[in-house]
Amino acid sequence: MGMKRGRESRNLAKKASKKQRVEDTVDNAEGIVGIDDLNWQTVQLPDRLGDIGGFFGLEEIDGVDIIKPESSGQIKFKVAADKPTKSILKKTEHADETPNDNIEEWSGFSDGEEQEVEAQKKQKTKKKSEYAKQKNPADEKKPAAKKEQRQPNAKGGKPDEKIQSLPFTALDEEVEDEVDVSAWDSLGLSPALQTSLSKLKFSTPSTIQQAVIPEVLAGHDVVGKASTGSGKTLAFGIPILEYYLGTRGQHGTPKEKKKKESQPIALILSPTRELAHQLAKHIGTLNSHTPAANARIALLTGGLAIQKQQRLLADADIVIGTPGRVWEILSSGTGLIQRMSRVKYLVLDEADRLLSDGHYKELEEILDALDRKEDNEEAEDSPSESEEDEEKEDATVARQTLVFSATFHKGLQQKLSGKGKFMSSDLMNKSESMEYLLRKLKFREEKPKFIDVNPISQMAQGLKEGILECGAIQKDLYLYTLLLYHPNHRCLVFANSISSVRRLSQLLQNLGIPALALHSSMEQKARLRSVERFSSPDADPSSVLVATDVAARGLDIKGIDMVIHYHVPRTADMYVHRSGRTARAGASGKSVLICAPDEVVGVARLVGKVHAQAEAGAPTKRNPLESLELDRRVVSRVKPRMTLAKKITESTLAKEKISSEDNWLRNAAEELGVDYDSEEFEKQGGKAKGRGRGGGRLQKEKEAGSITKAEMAGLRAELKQLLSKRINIGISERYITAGRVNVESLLRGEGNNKAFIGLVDKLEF
Ligand SMILES: Nc1ncnc2c1ncn2[C@@H]1O[C@H](COP(=O)(O)OP(=O)(O)OP(=O)(O)O)[C@@H](O)[C@H]1O
Repeated sequence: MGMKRGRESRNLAKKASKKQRVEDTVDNAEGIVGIDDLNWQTVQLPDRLGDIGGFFGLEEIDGVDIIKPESSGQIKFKVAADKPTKSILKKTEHADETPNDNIEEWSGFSDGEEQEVEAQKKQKTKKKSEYAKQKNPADEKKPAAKKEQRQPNAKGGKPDEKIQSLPFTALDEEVEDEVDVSAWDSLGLSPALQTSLSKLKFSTPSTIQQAVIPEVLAGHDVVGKASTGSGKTLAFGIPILEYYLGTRGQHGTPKEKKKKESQPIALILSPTRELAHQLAKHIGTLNSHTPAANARIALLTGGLAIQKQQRLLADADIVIGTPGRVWEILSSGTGLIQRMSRVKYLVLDEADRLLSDGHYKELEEILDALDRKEDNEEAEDSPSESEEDEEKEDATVARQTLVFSATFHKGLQQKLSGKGKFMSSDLMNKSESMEYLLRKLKFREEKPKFIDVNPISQMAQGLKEGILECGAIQKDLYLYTLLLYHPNHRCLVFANSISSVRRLSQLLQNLGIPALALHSSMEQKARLRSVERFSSPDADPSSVLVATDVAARGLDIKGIDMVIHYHVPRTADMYVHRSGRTARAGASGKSVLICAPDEVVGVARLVGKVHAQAEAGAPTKRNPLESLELDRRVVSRVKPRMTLAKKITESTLAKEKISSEDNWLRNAAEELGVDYDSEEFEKQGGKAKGRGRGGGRLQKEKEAGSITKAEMAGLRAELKQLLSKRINIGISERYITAGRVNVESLLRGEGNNKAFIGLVDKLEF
């Protein structure tokens, strides 16, 4: 039998006299015990119940029978016959001596088991890192082996021109060599972190890192704005690890370590799951290359098991997550909000996205909860001496808020001022964005440092921008042709809807292009798999990822050569972020907008805004887009493949849709206990039959879905044949010397692309 009691009763019971205890012990000999001898377990209550007045909490005990002896009138308990007494009774000398208690039998709470395994693992890792340190004590003192290994371009120029593209994916390989990191000297980093940077071959800080790191280390709140791919992650990641080393690494005093180990030092919020995963990977890599650092990172994102994340959070040093899941875990946990409110760093990555639609509500809940706890703590009664000491220590832990993005757009301003309807894609200037961020975020300082390292343009320096005009219904054809013009280019294609992503990825696959899809209604594991496969060093060099804007922000994938906007982005900032997936960390890259005639004016305006030189007084609008021309003959020769591939794709998608609708109706009918016959249902008008709104589309879908298996096989065979032939350009079927054919190169079997025979005018872009 089990029982629950209010926590207050235990406190009263604690005041019971010694005499009473003796009585209990006497009764105990007969197996009967008092309330205080039981090993009550605290019932964990969610934080949201914390505010209920006068309620101290609940405790429970399992495996006892309740007895009410007549003499004393007090409730007594008897351990149930089949239960081990050791875990039910409080630990006393007597109990410890009981030979028959089977501890193992009762200690089997699965969570406890896992925690223990975790603890053992940690112990092992700790030993390992201590061992590593013993083996190489020089690591501690020397910043890094200063080998003469300066990278090319490492001299002169602005810092960003010096940084080489070293995406973290490269770091999966074991790093042997170290590089000269003296360029970091002025930032005042610890030798351990310098060693890590050296191992990672980050010889020079980027502009944003150079500007932000000293300010954060000096204890300031920072709003950092820098172009995409400029290294913002480490601009906050390095100071966080530096703080970790100073307080919890081997440099922290034992008192500091003990006190602080129970609470995380940083909460980093990101708008998308993929970005959160990437942040954890990047900071984790820096951590694992830093001698004496063993920071525990908890990743809290939707789509993955919540229980595991809750457990990780219990002893995390750095918490990284999306606002929805972070709030879900914090609000349903016990004491988590209070622990989290003591974080040293609150980081908002891609802050303008976090502060706008979709995430805003949960972010606000998190910010309010963290601040509410702080307020409560401030309002507590006058502190005792030791509390005063602790407060002094806590003052040094006062939270720093760090806010980063490549853009701050005016839609955010409208949103925060409560006029959310007006959708502006203008980008905010420095004073506007500061004003609104200041209003919303509870910065510690009256004026956080606003560091804008790219006041003129948010676009990366190595980025080329182009526009490809075509009819609205020709976009598929132009997309495919553009890809054919760029063999061995890793491309990221953006579309504005999930259905377009599904359709385009299948269409390209049918055309023999290794295309993957990424959108928010995919299962989380499939999402991660797509990113992983696309970014793998072993991936086909012509891989294409077709994605919604879920991939627009922050994703750092090595070697994306070209970003294609199949649909025009909805806002100027989205154009910046999408395009920023290429030309990262000093590399070069291309961004191409595929544009229908009626979109051109809007696009010119959008791009003009992005390039407006806001700092130079009156914005000077220029159109930096290069107009691209594809050889029309190539386009027309590609057309038959496209027509076939479209037919196959539409038919496959229609079949999928019909079968899932049918399944749905069948299940619904089964639940209602009625028979379902799809033909009968249609006859009775259950589905639109080609008249009225959407009827035409449905009719088309129905036709597409009605292609038989044999017809489909025929279409596929025909397409396969077309794909196996090269596209014949500039060569008259009869006169091989016609057109712009370089006969010599033809004889050598060369075209400028394995898809074409003959020379296609190169896109000088
Ligand atoms: N100091 C450095 N030297 C060389 N490479 C660096 C340095 N710092 C960061 N990088 C590389 O730059 C790439 C981009 O960094 P990061 O993802 O932090 O950019 P970001 O500014 O956050 O971009 P976005 O705005 O798109 O999120 C990373 O792959 C990283 O390897």
